[in-house]
Amino acid sequence: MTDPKAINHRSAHITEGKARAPNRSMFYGMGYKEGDFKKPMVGVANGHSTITPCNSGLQRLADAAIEGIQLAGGNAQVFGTPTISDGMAMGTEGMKYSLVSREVISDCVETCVQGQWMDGCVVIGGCDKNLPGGMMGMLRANVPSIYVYGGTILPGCVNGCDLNIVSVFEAVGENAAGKISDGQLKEIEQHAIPGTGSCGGMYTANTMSSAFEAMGMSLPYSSTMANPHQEKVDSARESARVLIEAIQRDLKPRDIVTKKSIENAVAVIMAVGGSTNAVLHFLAIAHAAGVDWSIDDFERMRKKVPVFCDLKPSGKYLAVDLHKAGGIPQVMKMLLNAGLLHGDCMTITGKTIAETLADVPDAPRADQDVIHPIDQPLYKQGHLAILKGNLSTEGCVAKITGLKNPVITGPARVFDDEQSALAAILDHKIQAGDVMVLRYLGPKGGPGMPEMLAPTGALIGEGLGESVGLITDGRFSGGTWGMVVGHVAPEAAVGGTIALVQEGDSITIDARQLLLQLNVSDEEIARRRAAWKAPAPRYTRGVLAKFARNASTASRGAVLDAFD
Ligand SMILES: CC(C)(O)[C@@H](O)C(=O)O
Ligand SMILES: [Mg+2]
Repeated sequence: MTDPKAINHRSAHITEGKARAPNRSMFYGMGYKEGDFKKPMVGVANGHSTITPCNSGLQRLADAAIEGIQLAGGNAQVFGTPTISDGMAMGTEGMKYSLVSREVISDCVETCVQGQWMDGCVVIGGCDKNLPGGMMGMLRANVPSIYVYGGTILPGCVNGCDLNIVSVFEAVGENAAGKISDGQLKEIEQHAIPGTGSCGGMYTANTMSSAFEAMGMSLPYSSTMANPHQEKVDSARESARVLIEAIQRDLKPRDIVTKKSIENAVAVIMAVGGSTNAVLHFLAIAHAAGVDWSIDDFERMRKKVPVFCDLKPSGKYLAVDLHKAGGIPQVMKMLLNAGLLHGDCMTITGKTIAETLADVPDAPRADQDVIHPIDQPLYKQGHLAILKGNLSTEGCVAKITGLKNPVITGPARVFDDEQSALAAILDHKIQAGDVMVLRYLGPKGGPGMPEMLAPTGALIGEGLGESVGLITDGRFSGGTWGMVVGHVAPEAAVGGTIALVQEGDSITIDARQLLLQLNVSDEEIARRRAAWKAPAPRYTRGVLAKFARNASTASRGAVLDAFD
């Protein structure tokens, strides 16, 4: 029998006793010595890949984590997790694999940690889905674990202006509108990405890393460090040391990820003006944690938490600027003082949130304007509003930063795929006042809820971001802003009202009244519903078909294991 209190009590299942001689011999083949079987086996879920700049700088962090595990008396066991580059797949059929990759990554982490009886795990990731995927895997396995974010990219530069990937998406629209030349577009394309790291604004990866730090699952300050900087490597090594202590304490992810710590994470997401994807991912994370959390909880949090960090996409600054201004601990300290954060939540270091923030100044430094005083916010309430109405009875997500008046009523311009919608924008067929409807792009319909950054970026570039509404049952990039409403549920593929919209119908988006409405009579909607036929699935084999068959509705996180 294994000793449940021992630091290696899980790995002992495969390393202790005479009957495990064959299992041990496999370890000897990898260089293990007799005493090593008393040490904890610590997984390193390594997201390194040369697919994307978000992940091509992770090996240094994995090496540091391995070193940290060994220095602290553990055995490191490295395994790989895959990634899709949202920035590269964007606008193409490939983007339908992006949300799928969240599930694949979560399955990798759960499978390796559980199948190999690991005693703990360091999960290292860069691009968007690496973060929720890794967290969901950690929560399902519920073995002491820490998240090490790969870190943000540094800004690119043309003529003294900071650039990032979203600058290039917007430049496509500026070029189509004749505002910049082909030569200028080329120059932006060639200088926006100066090296390794995840997309640099408060986009999805940086939003999720900030939320994980707030939730207590990553080290303080680590979520806004830049990938190329040495402090990121040092923090990966330190994360490994902290994890070994967590294993000694048997401090598990579900001891840390609770309803209260998810509230802390969502408070920070609102404060920094984070990505709409956070709504989908936190529904999925709560599901993996067994925490009771619904789409309405985001609206509850939004009403009380202001946006007080001036960050892109609609604001001025990048994640590196937030780091210099005091990082997530500064934001958290201000939320704590305002009674908007639970100080008693536990973190992976074994300290509570209040203990962690004890030495952080109460007010942000005066020589910066990235973090505003909380009583002089950019927006008095959060920016991720949950709208409901006859077009979305389950709820959908509107991002309302950067808009003077997030209200529009206009004629529907209907597209059953993303590419023809982008072509219509670039061909100047969309006018101010229109409400674009991009549908059959939901969890089942897309399948996989691709992100609509190409059309929304083009609208911004053409100067139509505030005057054209765009609703979709797909998702948005963290780089998207404008009159946009995503995750419309029920989705078109299951006969949601969005499937019944006809070209020219009047649609109202009213983020003040929290309303998404098709201005067509109930009788007419009922008549159209009776005549509606589900389209044939776009995929009948392979991973997209599996995803389409099993994914829950977006209002429950588009997870694959919602069996209740
Ligand atoms: C390409 C981006 C900006 O990373 C996007 O995928 C996001 O969601 O933030
Ligand atoms: Mg993304």
